[in-house]
Amino acid sequence: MKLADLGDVRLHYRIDGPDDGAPVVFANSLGTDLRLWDPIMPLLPAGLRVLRFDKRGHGLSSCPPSPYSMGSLVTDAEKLMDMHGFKDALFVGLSIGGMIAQGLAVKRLDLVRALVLSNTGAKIGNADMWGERIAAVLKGGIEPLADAVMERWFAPDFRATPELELWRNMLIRQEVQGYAGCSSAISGTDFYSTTASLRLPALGIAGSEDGSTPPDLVRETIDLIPGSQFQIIRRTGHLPCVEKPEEYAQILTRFMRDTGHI
Ligand SMILES: O=C(O)CC1=CCC(=O)O1
Repeated sequence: MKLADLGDVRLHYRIDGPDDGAPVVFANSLGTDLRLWDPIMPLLPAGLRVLRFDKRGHGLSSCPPSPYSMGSLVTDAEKLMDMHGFKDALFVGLSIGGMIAQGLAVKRLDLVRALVLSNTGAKIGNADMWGERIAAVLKGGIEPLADAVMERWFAPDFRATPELELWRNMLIRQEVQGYAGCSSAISGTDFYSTTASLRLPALGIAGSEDGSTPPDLVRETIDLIPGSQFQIIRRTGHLPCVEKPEEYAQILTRFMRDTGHI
């Protein structure tokens, strides 16, 4: 377990693979930590150098008081990559992680050679919706929201498995300030015009039953980048890397090969 001191925050992170491996960075979603990617890790090609991290206020990272800006989340990823010599990386971001990916590619194209925008959007939801969610969490904690979140995260097949409890536990054990802080960052983000300026290989991944970032939103976002690709994973919700890890890893591997990353 490693902790990076970035000044105003300390981030828990993990690097797997050889120092000279093709660099890949994963950024996870609201209410999850870096274990989000555990199901696909053994299914990825051997020899990659993989960086994963808990964004501020999540997992084992420190938790500054809410609210956070999207700029601070992008800067955290930027500092962590610089600190560990990650450049020309494939950056895979899911949900708020996909927003961080878009912001980082615009700011530091030297760090990002290709993007995977998974279950995300240039803008997610609206200020009223996020305002209500933040107020509810600050008043009553995350637990009362958990069943509704599970319905957005997972398709019915997965919700019927005992594994659901693990992911529900992950959600409700996040810090309230971290969850509210990241929600504020999402609420204040509209990347439509900046993402449309990006020119790099890009792939959008959507879950057919995603109740948070439906396939149309992911497609609209990835279509902003000329030449991008788009894939829907059937019978999955917001976290297809958990529900269908084999399919998810296959799509990533094909994209890495198509773009010459491996
Ligand atoms: O909680 C949700 O609805 C899922 C979600 C939205 C943004 C994000 O990162 O996760």
